[in-house]
Formats: sequence, structure tokens, C-alpha cells
Amino acid sequence: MRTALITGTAGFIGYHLATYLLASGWQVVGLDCLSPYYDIALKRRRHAMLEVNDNFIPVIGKLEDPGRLMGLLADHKPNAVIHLAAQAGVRHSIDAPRDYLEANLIGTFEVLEAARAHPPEHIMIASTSSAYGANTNIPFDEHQKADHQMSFYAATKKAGETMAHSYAHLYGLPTTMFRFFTVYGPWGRPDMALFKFTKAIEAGEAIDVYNHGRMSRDFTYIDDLVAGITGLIEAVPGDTPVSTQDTLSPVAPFRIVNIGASKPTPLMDYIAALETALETTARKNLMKMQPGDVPATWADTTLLSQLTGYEPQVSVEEGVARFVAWYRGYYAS
Ligand SMILES: Nc1nc2c(ncn2[C@@H]2O[C@H](COP(=O)(O)OP(=O)(O)O[C@H]3O[C@H](CO)[C@@H](O)[C@H](O)[C@@H]3O)[C@@H](O)[C@H]2O)c(=O)[nH]1
Repeated sequence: MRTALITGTAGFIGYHLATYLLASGWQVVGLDCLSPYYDIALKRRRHAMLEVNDNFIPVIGKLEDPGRLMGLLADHKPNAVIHLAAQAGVRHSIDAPRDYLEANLIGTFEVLEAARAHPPEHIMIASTSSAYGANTNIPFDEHQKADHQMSFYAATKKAGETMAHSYAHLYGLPTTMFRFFTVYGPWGRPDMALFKFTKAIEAGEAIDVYNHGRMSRDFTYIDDLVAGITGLIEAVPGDTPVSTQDTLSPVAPFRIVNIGASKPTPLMDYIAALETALETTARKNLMKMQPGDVPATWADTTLLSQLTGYEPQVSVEEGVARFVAWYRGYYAS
């Protein structure tokens, strides 16, 4: 049986990825500190569902705790390490940058140190489309320079990419960085737009629409994202590029891969899909652009498709409807 160590298994993406891998016959060691950034009850419910499976080994603790990851890798010798735990959220990083320093920089350092001591076959680390920052040349492809991050959150994620590259180079660790594009779906994060909008509309309140709605995102449905990640587990970087699109480093078994829907959706269309799913019209507070936010994202997923055969399956209309069905069921219970 193959073993994956996943950090952040009580989180939105970690929970879905662990569910998929367990169903595919993997053993999963899941580390999470149940940080209080958002509703811990939601995190506990996600972990409780994973714990039903005997092949899930939950570990509650912080990435930053010295020796924690080192001990887990020594004990379980995972084939794959998938590092998803992070302090997420663009807007929170404006007020609380230290949270990002600790979780994203020190936490990622501890993952790399543990992998150096006990090398897995493949280490995979979550980065973000926010790394593209002020770039305006869309769609974003991984060869673009990404040097002008707009938030400290994005800066810590970009720093994680360069930290990981140095470890891949020095210690020969095969490493893939994922750049995720606005992921949404059932069991999603309460700080993100879809959750906040649904909660407000269900309570009869108006929704806050930033930048007067003049934004677009490459909204990526969670099942499509998980398909991209699981495909990439098998695409271990070696020493030969797969194509001219490949981002394989010239000096290390390291590449960066976008995972997105590759279809930008205007924010107002996303809201319209939500209104359809909720069978109501939202009252909207049109607000100015928020500090740290970027106006548009759009993933070029050519490399991901070449590496894995990836093709996104779920439209925004369908994905938003599935989120609403989950939300209503969860809060009715
Ligand atoms: N959260 C939030 N977003 C709003 C609101 N009103 C409008 N928005 C807009 O709705 C869009 C989607 O917001 P989110 O779903 O919160 O996602 P995000 O800002 O794109 O960031 C997410 O994706 C990144 C990767 O692309 C992640 O790195 C980040 O952690 C987060 O998951 C953005 O244009 C955001 O400005 C609001 O009241 N709350």
C-alpha cells in the first residue's frame, strides 16, 4: 500500500484530496493543527469523516513544531508528501502578516527539512495564482516572471516556491509546486466569496461586492483540482522536460504547474450562478477594490494537460449548485 503524508487534512483541499486517495487504496497520514482562522467545527467535521477509514492516520499538531514532521516522515516513510497546510486568504494577510510568516515560511521550511532527512519519492507543495501578482498578461503561464506579488500572503507563497527549488537542487528532492486558482466547492472555506455570499443571502443580508464586481477569476471546482493533483503525483520531475512548455528547472528535479479551470468567469456571472442556485436575487453593496486583491486570474493549463491528460469537467453553474446543496444540507443538520 502506498502512503501519502498530507498536511492540512482538516482543510478544504486536504480533506477532499485525502478522501480521494483513501478511496483509491492509499494510506494517508494527515497532519493538521485545526488553526482558528475559521470555524474549527467545520475542520473537525471534515477530519471526523476521514477518520472513519482505518487507513487514515490523523495527527493534530503544528507544522512549525520542531521535530513534528521529521518524526512523522521517519515513522511512516511516505511515498508522497503533499504540503497543503498554510495560512490562506489574501485579505487576512493585510491585518495579520505574522500568521503567514509562521505557517507559510517556517512551516514550509520544516516540511523541506523533514523531506531532506527522509526523502519521499515526490514532494508536492501548494502555491497560488496570487504569485502572478501584478501580471496583466493573461492567461497566466508558468514561464511568466512572477516577481511582483500584491499581498504578503502571495509573497510567502512565492518564497515557498524558491525555498523548495533550493532544496530540490541541493538534495535532489523531486518537487512539484502547484499554483492553484480560486478553488471552490462543497466543504469550502468560510472566508471565501462563495461561502460568504451564500451565508449573507440565506440570512437575508446584502453581499459585499468588491471593485464593483469588475473582476474575474479562474474558478476551479474542487473535484477538478483533486484530479489535477492526483495526476501530478505520478508525474515525478526527472531530468528531461516533457515539452517546450515544461517548467522543469535546468538544475533540479523541480517544476511549477498551474491547476485551474482555464476559463475566466466574471465575478458577476459567479454571483448570477449563485442566485440561480438559491432561487433568489441578492442585494449587492458595490464596494471599491480591496488592498492586495488582483483584478483577474486565468490559468494556462497546457503543461498540466501534457503531464496528466487533465481536462476540467465541472462548469461554474454546476459547481455552485453543488456547493449550495452541500451548504443547505450542512447547516440544516
Ligand atoms: N472573500 C470575499 N471575496 C469577495 C467578496 N466580494 C467580492 N469578492 C471577490 O470574489 C472573488 C473571489 O474571491 P475568493 O473566492 O475569496 O478567492 P480569491 O480572492 O481569488 O482567493 C482564493 O484563491 C487564491 C488562489 O487563486 C488562493 O490563494 C486564496 O487563498 C483564495 O483561496 C475575488 O475577486 C474577490 O475580490 C467578499 O465579500 N468576500
